[in-house]
Order: sequence, then structure tokens, then C-alpha cells
Amino acid sequence: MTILARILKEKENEVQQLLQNTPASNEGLKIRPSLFDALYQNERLQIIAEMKRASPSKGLINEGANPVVQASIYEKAGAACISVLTDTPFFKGTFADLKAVAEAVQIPLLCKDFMIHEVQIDQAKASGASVILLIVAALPGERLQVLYKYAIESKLEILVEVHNVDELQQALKLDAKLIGVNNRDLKTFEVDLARTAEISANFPFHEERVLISESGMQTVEDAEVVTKFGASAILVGETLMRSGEVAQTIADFKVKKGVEPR
Ligand SMILES: O=P(O)(O)OC[C@@H](O)[C@@H](O)c1c[nH]c2ccccc12
Repeated sequence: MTILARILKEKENEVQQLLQNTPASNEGLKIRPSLFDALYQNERLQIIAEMKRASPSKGLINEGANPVVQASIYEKAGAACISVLTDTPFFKGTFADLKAVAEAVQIPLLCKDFMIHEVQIDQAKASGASVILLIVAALPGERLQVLYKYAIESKLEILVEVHNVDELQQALKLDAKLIGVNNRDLKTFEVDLARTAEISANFPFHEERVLISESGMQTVEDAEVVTKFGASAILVGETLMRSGEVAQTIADFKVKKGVEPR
């Protein structure tokens, strides 16, 4: 079984648990600025900075990190958005992390999990997220469209994650505004920035949409490469979680964009 298949199996159990609990309240939630607005036509590459303790591909990354401290540094350093992994079995994140970060920061907040059911979207929203991730490869048939619509109705922004041109077409069919290309193959864990190149070659840059390059960003050169491919933002986890100078690393990643993609 691929890792993605294993994760999705686990999510089915989580959904059953969630469905047995009383729905969480949305009272007292902050209104956050739009992530799309922060990214669209910005003259610099923007950073979605991730709170990531561990991952199936890397094992422990920074187990002891305090999510509030980490996220506050990200915000102060000029990140456009904070991403918090909430999956526990594979990434050692929690919804408590997301809630704590939501209290501490004002910028857009992404709940990073493997969504397969509406109840997870409710939970993300109730925990303070303003953006959710939908992974095309995890949502066969109508599920992608159903969850996308549900998230829109819930007044959330949606980052649609794709791995290839076929999945890009599906994202465009939804009219997704925030499209992320994961440079890491969720089946093999291999990272290749050529994935961003491939999506870029097929991306309608003249439309009101943004391309986000996710995973495997280690150096300023990596950021420059994906900027040339037209990325408006990068999603960075591991490099920031391991950096001894987080603020400087974020500042360095915010490279100036060229005039035209590619
Ligand atoms: O730690 P990295 O290589 O900088 O990657 C961050 C982020 O892109 C990655 O965590 C991610 C991208 N898409 C996902 C989907 C599920 C879980 C995790 C992810």
C-alpha cells in the first residue's frame, strides 16, 4: 500500500470519530485577510511557512518545536501565511497546535491535513483556519468537487494540490484560485522541482490564479528556480523547522520576481 493510501485509511477512522462528537462552535473566530490577495501579483515571492514536527519521509524533523513560538517568528519575519500540520499519526501535529497558533497570529492560516469528509472542514474552521488543503490525488470522483463547494460555502479559502497536468485540469475545472504543485510525490516521496516546471508550462497565468510551489525548498536558488516558473509563493516546512535563523531564512526566500513567468 502506498503511504497516501495508508494515510487515507487512517483518515476514515478519524472521520468516524469526529462524526460521533458534538460539532465544534465557530464562535469567536478571527477574520483573517485573504491569502489570495496576499499572493496575487505581489512583486516578491511569498512564503507559506509550515509548522512540521515530523513526516513519513523524513521521520522526526523538530519534535520539540513550540507551535506558538514557531508561528510567531514566521509571522514577524514576513510570512504570508502559516501552515499547521494537524495530522497526528504520520506528522505528529494536532488540532490543538492549530488552535494555539490561531490565537497567536493574525495572518492567513492553513490547516494542513488530508481532507476526505466535510466534518474535517468543520473542524479546521472551528480551530481557526482560514484556508484548507484539498489534495486532488486523495479525492476521487465527485469528492473533490463536493468538498471544494462545501469549503467555499464555509467561507474558507482552498489550496488545491496537484501533482500532474491531469490534476491541474481538474483544479481548473473547479475554478480554483490557489493551486499548489507538490514537488514531492506522495507515493514515492521523491522531490523534483521539474514538477513545478511541468505545471507551469500548462498554467493559465493570464487568469486570476496563483501557482504555489510546495515542498523541497532548501536554498535561495530553489526559490529562484520556481519563481522563474511563475510561482507566486512557496510552501516551506523542513528547511524552516531546522533553520537556526528562521527569520533570515524567510527573508532570503522572498526573492524578487521577474516580469514574465518562465
Ligand atoms: O517540508 P517541506 O519539504 O518544505 O514541505 C512542506 C510542505 O510542502 C509539505 O509538508 C506538504 C505539501 N503537501 C502536503 C500534503 C500533506 C502533507 C504534507 C504536505
